[in-house]
Amino acid sequence: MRTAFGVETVRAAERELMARLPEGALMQRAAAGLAAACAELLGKVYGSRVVLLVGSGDNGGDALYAGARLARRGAGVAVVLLAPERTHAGGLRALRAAGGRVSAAPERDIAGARLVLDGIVGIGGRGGLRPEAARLAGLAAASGAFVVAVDLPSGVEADTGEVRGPAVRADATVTFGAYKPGLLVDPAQERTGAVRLIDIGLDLPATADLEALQYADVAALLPVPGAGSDKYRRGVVGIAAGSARYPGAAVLAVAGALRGGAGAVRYVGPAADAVIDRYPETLVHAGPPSKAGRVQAWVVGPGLGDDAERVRDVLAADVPVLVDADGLRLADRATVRARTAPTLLTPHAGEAAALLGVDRAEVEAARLASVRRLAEAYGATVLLKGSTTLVAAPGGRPVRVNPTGTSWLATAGSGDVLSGLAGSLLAAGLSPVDAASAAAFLHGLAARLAARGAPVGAQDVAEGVRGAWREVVAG
Ligand SMILES: NC(=O)C1=CN([C@@H]2O[C@H](COP(=O)(O)OP(=O)(O)OC[C@H]3O[C@@H](n4cnc5c(N)ncnc54)[C@H](O)[C@@H]3O)[C@@H](O)[C@H]2O)[C@@H](O)CC1
Ligand SMILES: Nc1ncnc2c1ncn2[C@@H]1O[C@H](COP(=O)(O)OP(=O)(O)O)[C@@H](O)[C@H]1O
Ligand SMILES: [K+]
Repeated sequence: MRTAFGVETVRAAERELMARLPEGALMQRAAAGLAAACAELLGKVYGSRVVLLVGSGDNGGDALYAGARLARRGAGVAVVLLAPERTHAGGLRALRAAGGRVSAAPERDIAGARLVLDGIVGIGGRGGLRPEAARLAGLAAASGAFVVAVDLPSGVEADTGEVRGPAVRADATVTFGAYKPGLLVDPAQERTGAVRLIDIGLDLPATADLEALQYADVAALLPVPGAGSDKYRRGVVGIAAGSARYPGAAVLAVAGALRGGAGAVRYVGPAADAVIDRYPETLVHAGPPSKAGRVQAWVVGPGLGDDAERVRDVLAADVPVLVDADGLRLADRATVRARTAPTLLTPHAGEAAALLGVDRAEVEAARLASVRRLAEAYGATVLLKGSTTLVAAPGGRPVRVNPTGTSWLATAGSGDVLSGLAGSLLAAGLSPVDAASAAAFLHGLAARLAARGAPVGAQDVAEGVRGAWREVVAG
């Protein structure tokens, strides 16, 4: 499991460790890791031109000590000071002693640099970059130099991944002690480049703010039939989806469900012919969901149109229910809150915005806050789709962030596949958080495997799930 911790937690761990170490030791650890990462990126350090952008805090201190280490190995290091009178004094002394200089011509130095170190602000930053810092970040971006962010790209919010003003766009980020949530959540994540974590010896709590499943975590969750399994024991998933207008959504949700590990898929609704045509193994039923026979989990909503009665009927079932697409619009909040069996909501940003009564852009700007708010408001697990898929449960547990996925997934119907897949995992007995995050992982990996750099359709994603499953199990 990859974990991320918020600023307060990181600072508390830093304080605790600093109290036990000689002064400055922690910053030296950070700077040593940073310099080593830069040296690796440069290939040849001797003779390379490096520019440090240095703000008034310890983030600038890290950059200065790392710059000193590079200067000692023969790099030509110039520093641009944003607040000369408040620069980390020890860091600046070290840089000068190693042969580094304060830039007299920042524009020229940045334009000629091979590597720019962004030490403007770290976890002490508030809001977007101030104008002079923003100007330097712009020069660095235009220079063609490789930009390495120190701890995090300056201007992004460490705790939330929000970017509320100008911010650095890094090619790589070297972060210290722990991942910060902002390094894993868009829109900030999109500005980090490849992230490298430097262990500085922090002792962090067992419970993170954010966690990302890795291959082995997902492999441990995926259901495997045993010798004594039969189709019912593996779990039956019911799909209440599709309409005369959108039969394809039903087909795609069933396609996802068939690849998710349930022993059987029941389909209920007006698209039965289309479903059977494509997937004759589906058990279809024309009546209401409650009369369709037993299931261990329901998926309701994809392509459903305005059939509020089907949503009510499914929500009355005492089994886990996944609500997606039209179902989200039709589900009554109080009914969802009153359910005793788990509910999993899977909105995209537009649907989440409608549920929260805010603009879509605000959900996209504040994904982490939005998914947490929705989970609390509905008393349900929420999977928020999009460029960073997040899964939150009510009650302040760590939010899961999906590390797989690709923007090729932004294709009609891929969400229907995801809802079937997650519903199937629910039916197989996974908790809503595990079902949602394992499904998002497989779905994202399936899309990557299917796409390999070219466009994919939702059916390709469904077909890619088996390959993704195998890859996950193989590690
Ligand atoms: N204290 C230590 O020994 C360690 C500190 N570490 C480094 O220290 C950093 C945190 O240092 P600080 O607490 O000094 O804070 P920062 O260096 O992150 O930033 C604080 C300064 O930035 C200015 N600032 C805030 N928002 C700004 C904005 N939007 N635009 C421009 N300037 C802005 C503030 O005026 C303040 O002076 C970490 O991110 C990490 O890089 C790590 O090296 C680990 C060890
Ligand atoms: N920019 C993006 N990057 C990565 N994944 C994305 C992006 N945009 C959409 N997705 C994913 O694609 C799927 C689209 O689902 P959804 O919006 O419900 O579409 P539909 O209703 O057409 O099925 C979701 O899994 C979502 O996370
Ligand atoms: K920084």
